Amino acid sequence: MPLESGDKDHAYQRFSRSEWAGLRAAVPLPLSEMELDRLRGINESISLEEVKTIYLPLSRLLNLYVHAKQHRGDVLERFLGRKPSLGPYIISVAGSVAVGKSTTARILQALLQRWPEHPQVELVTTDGFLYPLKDLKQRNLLGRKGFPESYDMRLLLDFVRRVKSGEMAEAPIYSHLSYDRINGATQKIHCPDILILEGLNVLQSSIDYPHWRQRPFVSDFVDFSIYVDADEALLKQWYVERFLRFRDGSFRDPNSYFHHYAQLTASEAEKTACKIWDEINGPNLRDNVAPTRERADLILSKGDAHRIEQIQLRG
Ligand SMILES: Nc1ncnc2c1ncn2[C@@H]1O[C@H](COP(=O)(O)OP(=O)(O)O)[C@@H](O)[C@H]1O
Ligand SMILES: CC(C)(COP(=O)(O)O)[C@@H](O)C(=O)NCCC(=O)O
Repeated sequence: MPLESGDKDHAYQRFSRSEWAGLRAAVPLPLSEMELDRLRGINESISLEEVKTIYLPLSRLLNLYVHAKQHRGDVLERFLGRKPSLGPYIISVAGSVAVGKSTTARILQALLQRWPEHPQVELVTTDGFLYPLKDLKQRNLLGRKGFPESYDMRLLLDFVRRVKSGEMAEAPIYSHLSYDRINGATQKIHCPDILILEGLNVLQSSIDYPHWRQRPFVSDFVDFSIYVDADEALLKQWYVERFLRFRDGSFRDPNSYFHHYAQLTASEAEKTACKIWDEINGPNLRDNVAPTRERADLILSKGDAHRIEQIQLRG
């Protein structure tokens, strides 16, 4: 039997990796070769064993939640004599920089769109809602990138509100190459079945802003929230490793904002990455991101090599 943890308000059922893997038998759809190829394309270091053991049962759980929500919505609308709402089921994926939010979100997108009840699954990352680079510079926020104040929260909230009410909505697109929002480029979202919203601060709520008690937050529009967790030592290691890979890859592009880092030796690059972690991403994790963890409906805790060791499910 899974263990229970937390107080009454935060009660989670805790599953070890092997207990969770035992739920795999309940997943009726095996992965086809084409789907396996697509998953390999997301990230070549993802282990397919991890996909089958952890993410397939998770997609089954989410499928059941979406189904229940759609059905409950239908009942209520029928009872009230209204047309069923057009808005999608919204899943948020939160966690530190480099924990693997975007990889997790992309795996879930690929797995969830296999279900006939919700074939259209869109994925939006909140980095597009960071203020443009020139505004961040003007507001002296360059060293606070990823902190709540570096996002245009009003724009993000308006986006989520429109999506939830079934309207067409546009998300700005961020480029890690130029380290900036791409001028004029947007991702158009029109009534998907599911929207996955991935970002550092998607679990922030009015608790964090007592003076804004009356204002809605992105988290108010989310149906199911996931927090991807790992010890900070691992997070820093994954951040540094990714930075070193970028030094050998995208930083070499003359258009890269970090092109000057391509000239660094490996040990200089490692020092630079550690400094960015220690000055920006580490403090943001401790001050703003980690404190939101226990608000999530599901916490995925990773160990070495991104292996999920424990799953905590609310309820
Ligand atoms: N499940 C996984 N298996 C192996 N490597 C992973 C996995 N998830 C993420 N990574 C690696 O960890 C780093 C951070 O992942 P990413 O998804 O970019 O994180 P985030 O979006 O949280 O910043 C990347 O180098 C990525 O390749
Ligand atoms: C773009 C990010 C703020 C993440 O944004 P998110 O998609 O979580 O909204 C982050 O990856 C980032 O660039 N942080 C700034 C410090 C750094 O260069 O790592």
